[in-house]
Amino acid sequence: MEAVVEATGVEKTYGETVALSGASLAVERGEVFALIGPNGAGKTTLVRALTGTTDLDSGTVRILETSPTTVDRNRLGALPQAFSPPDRLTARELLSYYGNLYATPRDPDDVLAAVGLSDAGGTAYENLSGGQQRRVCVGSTLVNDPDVLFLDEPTTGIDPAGRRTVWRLIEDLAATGTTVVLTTHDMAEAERLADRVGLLADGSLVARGPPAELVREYGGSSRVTIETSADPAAFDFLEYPVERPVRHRRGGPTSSASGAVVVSDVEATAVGSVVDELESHGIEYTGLSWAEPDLDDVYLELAAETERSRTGRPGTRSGGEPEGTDPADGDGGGTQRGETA
Ligand SMILES: Nc1ncnc2c1ncn2[C@@H]1O[C@H](COP(=O)(O)OP(=O)(O)OP(=O)(O)O)[C@@H](O)[C@H]1O
Repeated sequence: MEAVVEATGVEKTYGETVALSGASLAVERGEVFALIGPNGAGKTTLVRALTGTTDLDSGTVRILETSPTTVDRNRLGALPQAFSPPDRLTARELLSYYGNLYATPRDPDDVLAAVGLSDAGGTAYENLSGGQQRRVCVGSTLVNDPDVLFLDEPTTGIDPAGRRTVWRLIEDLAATGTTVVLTTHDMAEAERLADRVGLLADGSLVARGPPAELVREYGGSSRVTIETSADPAAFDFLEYPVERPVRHRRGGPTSSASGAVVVSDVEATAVGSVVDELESHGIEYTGLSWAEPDLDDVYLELAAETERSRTGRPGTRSGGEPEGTDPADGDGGGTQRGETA
């Protein structure tokens, strides 16, 4: 397959801050590649490096087999994380305005329909809701029918229905050969859209691969979460590992008074017998749910792993939340590490 977006060993510092420390990736034509990672990991800086809107300290970037500064801008679309168009213009006028910057613009009404805003074309941008505004911004990247699209947190602030509209749009674009690089904090979004996910930490990609492979490698087992005030020791009769979730905070995991315990390694077919055993041992609980591992678990596992490598203390992934957590604040593992994807 042909790589249409490539970064090799990209380094970028802002004063004392190392934003990118040797980031490398390669994205193939028609692929959707999602960059995930904690706040400050370098996602936006990498997107800016890829789109030629920031200078590199070292490393190389190529788009459509040329430099981002010489690439035909008619073939690129880019949605920055922060984008403030002239807000007195209507949604339709904005799309027309941005379209007219290109040689062969799309019909603004087609773009409005694509982002689910056909009814809001005549509304001034300043009078749209935050989510509608973000959809207009997404639309503004489509006016030139780009071959390569960079979307920095495209669905932040968009309601669930609007988010699905944008997801379907991205899926349709990818199906017709558009290459998409997006950043997101929404693991469901990454899992649904991305052919491959890259986890950025401390300025480099420390793990990457198809979501299902990452989940297989790092996601752990399926598990039952039991809402209960009972102590994990009270579950000794179960043949499965039982833990109370630990919340992760910068500086290390902290014990939690959370009223839940997690029973690991429970297949769906075994949930009934776990419930029976709880009943027979008189364990009281207010809720019980079973879940397969997902990309959230990958994020948390890498958080725990990097916590361990950063602090030397044992981290735990079991159901903790990434509050201010860097899932790969240090040297994370990866199905592929440190090499061009
Ligand atoms: N223009 C800038 N000037 C100074 N420091 C910057 C600048 N842009 C980014 N940084 C720093 O570089 C690091 C990476 O920032 P970046 O915005 O790329 O992270 P991010 O992964 O996109 O974060 P978030 O998820 O919060 O959007 C951070 O420490 C940030 O403070």
